[in-house]
Amino acid sequence: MSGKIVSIKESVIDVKFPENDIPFLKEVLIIEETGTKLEVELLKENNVVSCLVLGKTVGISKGMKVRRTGNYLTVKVGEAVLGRTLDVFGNPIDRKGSIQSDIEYPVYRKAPAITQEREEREILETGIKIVDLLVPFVKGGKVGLFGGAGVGKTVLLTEFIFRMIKIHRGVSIFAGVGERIREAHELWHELKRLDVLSRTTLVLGQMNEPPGIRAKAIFPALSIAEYFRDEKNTDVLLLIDNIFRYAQAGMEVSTLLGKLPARAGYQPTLKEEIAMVEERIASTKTGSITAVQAIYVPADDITDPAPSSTFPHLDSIVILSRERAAKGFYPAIDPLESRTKVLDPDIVGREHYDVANLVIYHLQRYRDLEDIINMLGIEELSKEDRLIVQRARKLERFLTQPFFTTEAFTGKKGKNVSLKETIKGCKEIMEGKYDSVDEARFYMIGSVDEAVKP
Ligand SMILES: Nc1ncnc2c1ncn2[C@@H]1O[C@H](COP(=O)(O)OP(=O)(O)OP(=O)(O)O)[C@@H](O)[C@H]1O
Repeated sequence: MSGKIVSIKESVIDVKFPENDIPFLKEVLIIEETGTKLEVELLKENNVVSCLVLGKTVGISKGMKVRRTGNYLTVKVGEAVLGRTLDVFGNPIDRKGSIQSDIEYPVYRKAPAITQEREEREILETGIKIVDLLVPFVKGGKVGLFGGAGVGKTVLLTEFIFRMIKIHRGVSIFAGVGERIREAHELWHELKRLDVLSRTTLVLGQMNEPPGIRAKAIFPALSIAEYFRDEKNTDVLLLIDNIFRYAQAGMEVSTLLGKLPARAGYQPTLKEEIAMVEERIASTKTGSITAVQAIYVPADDITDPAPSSTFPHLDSIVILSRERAAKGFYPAIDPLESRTKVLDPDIVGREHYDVANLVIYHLQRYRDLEDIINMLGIEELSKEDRLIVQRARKLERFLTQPFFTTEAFTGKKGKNVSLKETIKGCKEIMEGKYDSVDEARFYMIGSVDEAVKP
């Protein structure tokens, strides 16, 4: 038995099926005459389903026969996908031949059962001082990365990929939603240069694909990540660039499907669509998927439904600041605007918690006093405030760091600093151990000892 196409509207096709043979949501269907694949997006009345065309619409016409497959889209998983670049359907686009793997996963899968999830929250050190101290990663955690153009988002994502592989011997899976081809190329070359491409998979929904299609890059990437977590007990870093474009694509599909929009024109199902992704990012007793999701905030409006539906899922919100970037303070993470639930004494321990808070106190106090300093000069401050400002300026510089990714253009070797060293360094700066050392010595170093090295 098969269905028949009853209407075609842009990339949405309605198909009528016999009453006892209605496809399920997200099932893949095939148009007999053209071989074109469709995906069921909406079950309507009168045994009609609305589908998204997973390919070109040319040559499709009303009355054509449509067959069910009984399956979701699938993707090949396994070691063979490492080092490869795939499109949203899991097809290789790197001209390195077909993927040699017999294991295939559906792209839509259930989140791990609560009983399988790991309860304790284990810190995943990045070796990046400002991250580990102020917005630490936890295995299975979700980090949202906010930042406008040119503040170092790509550099930071690349550095995370590198560190996950070199420090944790993990794998990194990159899902690009609406990547420009040039950007994807640059990332690929950079990963190759850094010698981490062989432990990375790139799944790219490119700009030249319709939005509904390019947003699907996230799902095969998730399935590939789940394979490494569940079958290889690996720690996986999943990078999503960018979750806003995923939300936006859902809106366009929803409009095409004729659904009534909800707040700010977004699809009524936005929350569920975001949850469908976020809930699959978890750590289990054997492996973990930790996610870094770049988020674009339209018109800097943080209350926009797309970012605000993502917030509740995130453990940390990392905000890149233009001001820090302008001063050359990289990574340009804003220590006062960024937020995290992870900085909790039960998770990070008392010492880390206390030192981090004291660092924030110093930086906040410095910011509060900045106007006065600019108008009246630092001499007008009380002795205590002057010390706080001087130490805050050292902390600010100490929290910069040379990256491995940027070696080529900064001429500085990348530095890896353990969390223990970071805490020690900050503590000593705040205790006054380096009060007589010039602040410039703390800029772009690794551990604090470098500031006093002859
Ligand atoms: N960690 C860093 N160390 C030194 N320089 C950096 C660092 N991060 C970024 N930069 C500088 O900032 C520039 C822009 O960085 P990047 O390409 O990552 O920004 P972006 O936010 O991804 O920009 P876009 O949105 O345009 O892609 C880099 O070319 C480099 O000059």
